[in-house]
Amino acid sequence: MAFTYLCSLTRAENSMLIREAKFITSNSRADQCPPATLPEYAFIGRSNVGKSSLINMLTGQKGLAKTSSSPGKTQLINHFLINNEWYLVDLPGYGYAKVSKTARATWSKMIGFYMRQRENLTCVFVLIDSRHPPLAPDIEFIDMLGKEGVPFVLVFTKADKQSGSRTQQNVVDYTRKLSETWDELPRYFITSAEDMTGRDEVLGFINEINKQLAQAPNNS
Ligand SMILES: Nc1nc2c(ncn2[C@@H]2O[C@H](COP(=O)(O)OP(=O)(O)OP(=O)(O)O)[C@@H](O)[C@H]2O)c(=O)[nH]1
Ligand SMILES: [Mg+2]
Repeated sequence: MAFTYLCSLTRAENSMLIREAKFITSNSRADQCPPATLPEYAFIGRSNVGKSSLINMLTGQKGLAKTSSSPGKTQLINHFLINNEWYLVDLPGYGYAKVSKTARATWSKMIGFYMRQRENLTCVFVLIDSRHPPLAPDIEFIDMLGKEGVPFVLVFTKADKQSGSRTQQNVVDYTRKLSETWDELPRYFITSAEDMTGRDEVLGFINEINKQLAQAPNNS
Protein backbone atom coordinates (compact mmCIF):
# COMPACT_ATOMS: atom_id res chain seq x y z
CA MET A 1 0.00 0.00 0.00
CA ALA A 2 1.34 3.44 -0.85
CA PHE A 3 0.86 6.54 1.27
CA THR A 4 1.86 9.26 -1.14
CA TYR A 5 -0.71 11.95 -0.50
CA LEU A 6 0.79 15.43 -0.26
CA CYS A 7 -0.20 18.37 1.92
CA SER A 8 0.46 21.59 0.06
CA LEU A 9 -2.16 23.96 1.43
CA THR A 10 -1.39 27.06 3.43
CA ARG A 11 -2.91 27.73 6.85
CA ALA A 12 -5.30 30.33 5.40
CA GLU A 13 -6.57 27.91 2.76
CA ASN A 14 -7.07 25.20 5.37
CA SER A 15 -9.10 27.42 7.64
CA MET A 16 -11.55 27.86 4.76
CA LEU A 17 -11.92 24.11 4.31
CA ILE A 18 -14.93 23.54 6.54
CA ARG A 19 -17.74 25.91 5.58
CA GLU A 20 -20.50 23.62 6.86
CA ALA A 21 -20.59 20.47 8.99
CA LYS A 22 -23.85 18.72 9.80
CA PHE A 23 -24.95 15.49 11.41
CA ILE A 24 -26.72 13.16 8.97
CA THR A 25 -27.40 9.74 10.55
CA SER A 26 -26.50 7.27 13.29
CA ASN A 27 -26.94 3.59 12.56
CA SER A 28 -25.62 0.17 13.36
CA ARG A 29 -25.25 -1.26 9.86
CA ALA A 30 -22.95 -0.45 6.97
CA ASP A 31 -25.79 -1.09 4.51
CA GLN A 32 -27.95 1.58 6.19
CA CYS A 33 -25.37 4.35 5.88
CA PRO A 34 -26.04 7.31 3.54
CA PRO A 35 -25.59 6.61 -0.20
CA ALA A 36 -21.93 5.86 -0.92
CA THR A 37 -21.54 8.69 -3.40
CA LEU A 38 -19.05 10.97 -1.62
CA PRO A 39 -15.52 10.48 -0.25
CA GLU A 40 -15.63 9.24 3.33
CA TYR A 41 -13.07 9.51 6.16
CA ALA A 42 -13.65 7.38 9.26
CA PHE A 43 -12.21 7.81 12.74
CA ILE A 44 -11.47 4.68 14.73
CA GLY A 45 -9.41 3.75 17.78
CA ARG A 46 -9.72 2.55 21.35
CA SER A 47 -12.67 3.90 23.33
CA ASN A 48 -11.81 7.25 24.92
CA VAL A 49 -8.84 7.91 22.59
CA GLY A 50 -10.50 11.13 21.37
CA LYS A 51 -12.24 10.28 18.08
CA SER A 52 -15.35 12.39 18.67
CA SER A 53 -13.30 15.25 20.13
CA LEU A 54 -11.06 15.28 17.07
CA ILE A 55 -14.10 15.51 14.77
CA ASN A 56 -15.33 18.49 16.81
CA MET A 57 -11.89 20.10 16.69
CA LEU A 58 -11.58 19.65 12.92
CA THR A 59 -15.06 21.00 12.22
CA GLY A 60 -14.81 23.77 14.79
CA GLN A 61 -18.13 22.66 16.36
CA LYS A 62 -17.71 21.58 19.98
CA GLY A 63 -20.99 19.66 20.31
CA LEU A 64 -21.21 18.12 16.84
CA ALA A 65 -20.03 14.64 17.93
CA LYS A 66 -20.94 13.54 21.45
CA THR A 67 -17.93 13.17 23.77
CA SER A 68 -17.49 11.85 27.31
CA SER A 69 -14.74 11.26 29.85
CA SER A 70 -16.12 7.69 30.23
CA PRO A 71 -15.22 5.20 27.50
CA GLY A 72 -18.01 3.80 25.34
CA LYS A 73 -19.86 7.05 24.52
CA THR A 74 -20.05 6.54 20.74
CA GLN A 75 -21.98 3.34 20.04
CA LEU A 76 -23.10 3.67 16.42
CA ILE A 77 -21.80 4.66 12.97
CA ASN A 78 -22.26 8.45 12.81
CA HIS A 79 -22.11 10.35 9.53
CA PHE A 80 -21.30 14.06 9.35
CA LEU A 81 -21.57 15.78 5.99
CA ILE A 82 -18.91 18.41 5.32
CA ASN A 83 -19.56 21.21 2.80
CA ASN A 84 -22.04 18.84 1.09
CA GLU A 85 -18.91 17.28 -0.43
CA TRP A 86 -17.51 14.61 1.87
CA TYR A 87 -18.24 12.66 5.05
CA LEU A 88 -16.51 12.41 8.39
CA VAL A 89 -17.55 9.27 10.25
CA ASP A 90 -17.36 8.77 14.01
CA LEU A 91 -17.26 5.13 15.11
CA PRO A 92 -17.43 3.26 18.42
CA GLY A 93 -14.12 2.34 20.00
CA TYR A 94 -12.45 -1.02 20.24
CA GLY A 95 -10.46 -2.87 22.87
CA TYR A 96 -11.19 -0.96 26.05
CA ALA A 97 -11.44 -3.17 29.15
CA LYS A 98 -13.94 -0.85 30.85
CA VAL A 99 -16.48 -1.42 28.06
CA SER A 100 -18.54 -4.60 28.50
CA LYS A 101 -17.50 -7.71 26.59
CA THR A 102 -20.88 -7.86 24.85
CA ALA A 103 -20.66 -4.24 23.68
CA ARG A 104 -17.11 -4.77 22.46
CA ALA A 105 -18.15 -7.84 20.46
CA THR A 106 -21.14 -6.02 18.90
CA TRP A 107 -19.07 -2.97 17.97
CA SER A 108 -16.23 -5.07 16.64
CA LYS A 109 -18.64 -6.85 14.27
CA MET A 110 -20.24 -3.56 13.21
CA ILE A 111 -16.86 -1.92 12.57
CA GLY A 112 -15.58 -4.98 10.68
CA PHE A 113 -18.58 -4.94 8.32
CA TYR A 114 -18.29 -1.21 7.84
CA MET A 115 -14.57 -1.36 7.02
CA ARG A 116 -15.04 -4.18 4.52
CA GLN A 117 -18.30 -3.08 2.88
CA ARG A 118 -18.24 0.69 2.70
CA GLU A 119 -17.20 1.23 -0.90
CA ASN A 120 -16.63 5.00 -0.64
CA LEU A 121 -14.39 4.65 2.44
CA THR A 122 -11.45 6.73 1.29
CA CYS A 123 -9.18 6.67 4.32
CA VAL A 124 -9.39 5.44 7.89
CA PHE A 125 -7.80 7.54 10.63
CA VAL A 126 -6.59 5.16 13.33
CA LEU A 127 -6.34 7.15 16.55
CA ILE A 128 -3.75 6.19 19.12
CA ASP A 129 -3.29 7.81 22.53
CA SER A 130 0.12 9.45 22.25
CA ARG A 131 0.84 8.79 25.95
CA HIS A 132 0.87 5.02 25.62
CA PRO A 133 3.48 2.53 24.42
CA PRO A 134 2.32 0.24 21.57
CA LEU A 135 -0.83 -1.60 22.66
CA ALA A 136 -1.96 -4.96 21.29
CA PRO A 137 -5.51 -3.86 20.27
CA ASP A 138 -4.07 -1.04 18.12
CA ILE A 139 -1.45 -3.23 16.48
CA GLU A 140 -4.04 -5.95 15.80
CA PHE A 141 -6.46 -3.43 14.30
CA ILE A 142 -3.76 -1.91 12.09
CA ASP A 143 -2.73 -5.38 10.92
CA MET A 144 -6.37 -6.17 10.09
CA LEU A 145 -6.65 -3.01 7.96
CA GLY A 146 -3.44 -3.95 6.15
CA LYS A 147 -4.69 -7.46 5.43
CA GLU A 148 -8.04 -6.13 4.19
CA GLY A 149 -6.33 -3.50 2.03
CA VAL A 150 -8.11 -0.57 3.69
CA PRO A 151 -6.13 2.70 3.27
CA PHE A 152 -5.32 4.25 6.63
CA VAL A 153 -3.15 6.75 8.47
CA LEU A 154 -2.31 7.05 12.17
CA VAL A 155 -3.23 9.92 14.47
CA PHE A 156 -1.47 10.29 17.82
CA THR A 157 -3.97 12.11 20.04
CA LYS A 158 -3.93 14.15 23.27
CA ALA A 159 -0.46 15.55 22.58
CA ASP A 160 -1.19 18.43 24.99
CA LYS A 161 -1.10 15.99 27.89
CA GLN A 162 2.67 15.48 27.83
CA SER A 163 5.91 16.95 26.49
CA GLY A 164 6.65 16.96 22.77
CA SER A 165 9.68 14.74 23.32
CA ARG A 166 7.61 12.15 25.17
CA THR A 167 5.09 12.12 22.30
CA GLN A 168 7.91 11.74 19.75
CA GLN A 169 9.36 8.83 21.73
CA ASN A 170 6.01 7.01 21.70
CA VAL A 171 5.66 7.64 17.96
CA VAL A 172 9.12 6.13 17.43
CA ASP A 173 8.17 3.12 19.59
CA TYR A 174 4.99 2.59 17.57
CA THR A 175 6.72 2.86 14.21
CA ARG A 176 9.42 0.44 15.43
CA LYS A 177 6.76 -2.04 16.46
CA LEU A 178 4.92 -1.70 13.14
CA SER A 179 8.13 -2.10 11.15
CA GLU A 180 8.35 -5.66 12.54
CA THR A 181 5.48 -6.60 10.21
CA TRP A 182 5.13 -3.72 7.72
CA ASP A 183 7.55 -2.92 4.87
CA GLU A 184 6.17 0.58 4.47
CA LEU A 185 4.97 2.64 7.41
CA PRO A 186 1.74 4.61 7.23
CA ARG A 187 1.69 8.36 7.37
CA TYR A 188 0.98 9.79 10.82
CA PHE A 189 -0.29 12.99 12.43
CA ILE A 190 0.09 14.34 15.96
CA THR A 191 -3.00 16.10 17.31
CA SER A 192 -4.57 17.74 20.29
CA ALA A 193 -8.26 18.53 20.43
CA GLU A 194 -7.45 20.92 23.28
CA ASP A 195 -5.00 23.25 21.51
CA MET A 196 -5.85 22.34 17.88
CA THR A 197 -2.46 20.83 17.13
CA GLY A 198 -2.55 18.99 13.81
CA ARG A 199 -5.75 20.58 12.49
CA ASP A 200 -4.18 22.13 9.41
CA GLU A 201 -2.23 18.97 8.64
CA VAL A 202 -5.23 16.63 8.86
CA LEU A 203 -7.54 18.95 6.91
CA GLY A 204 -4.82 19.58 4.32
CA PHE A 205 -4.39 15.84 3.89
CA ILE A 206 -8.14 15.30 3.36
CA ASN A 207 -8.34 18.24 1.00
CA GLU A 208 -5.46 16.91 -1.06
CA ILE A 209 -7.12 13.50 -1.43
CA ASN A 210 -10.46 15.09 -2.33
CA LYS A 211 -8.71 17.12 -5.03
CA GLN A 212 -7.00 14.00 -6.40
CA LEU A 213 -10.33 12.14 -6.45
CA ALA A 214 -12.07 15.03 -8.22
CA GLN A 215 -9.35 15.05 -10.88
CA ALA A 216 -9.40 11.26 -11.39
CA PRO A 217 -10.37 10.38 -15.00
CA ASN A 218 -13.38 8.23 -14.02
CA ASN A 219 -14.87 11.03 -11.91
CA SER A 220 -16.29 13.33 -14.57
N1 LIG B 1 -6.45 16.88 27.08
C1 LIG B 1 -7.10 16.34 26.05
N2 LIG B 1 -8.22 15.63 26.27
C2 LIG B 1 -8.84 15.07 25.20
C3 LIG B 1 -8.35 15.20 23.88
N3 LIG B 1 -9.17 14.53 23.06
C4 LIG B 1 -10.14 14.02 23.83
N4 LIG B 1 -9.95 14.33 25.13
C5 LIG B 1 -10.79 13.93 26.26
O1 LIG B 1 -10.83 12.50 26.28
C6 LIG B 1 -12.13 12.04 26.65
C7 LIG B 1 -12.66 11.11 25.56
O2 LIG B 1 -12.88 11.88 24.39
P1 LIG B 1 -13.88 11.36 23.24
O3 LIG B 1 -13.69 12.28 22.10
O4 LIG B 1 -15.26 11.20 23.77
O5 LIG B 1 -13.25 9.94 22.92
P2 LIG B 1 -13.80 8.82 21.92
O6 LIG B 1 -12.63 8.15 21.31
O7 LIG B 1 -14.79 9.38 20.98
O8 LIG B 1 -14.49 7.83 22.95
P3 LIG B 1 -15.67 6.72 22.70
O9 LIG B 1 -16.76 7.36 21.91
O10 LIG B 1 -16.11 6.39 24.09
O11 LIG B 1 -15.02 5.59 21.99
C8 LIG B 1 -12.97 13.28 26.87
O12 LIG B 1 -12.95 13.58 28.26
C9 LIG B 1 -12.23 14.37 26.09
O13 LIG B 1 -12.41 15.67 26.61
C10 LIG B 1 -7.16 15.97 23.69
O14 LIG B 1 -6.63 16.13 22.57
N5 LIG B 1 -6.57 16.50 24.80
MG1 LIG C 1 -16.75 8.91 20.61
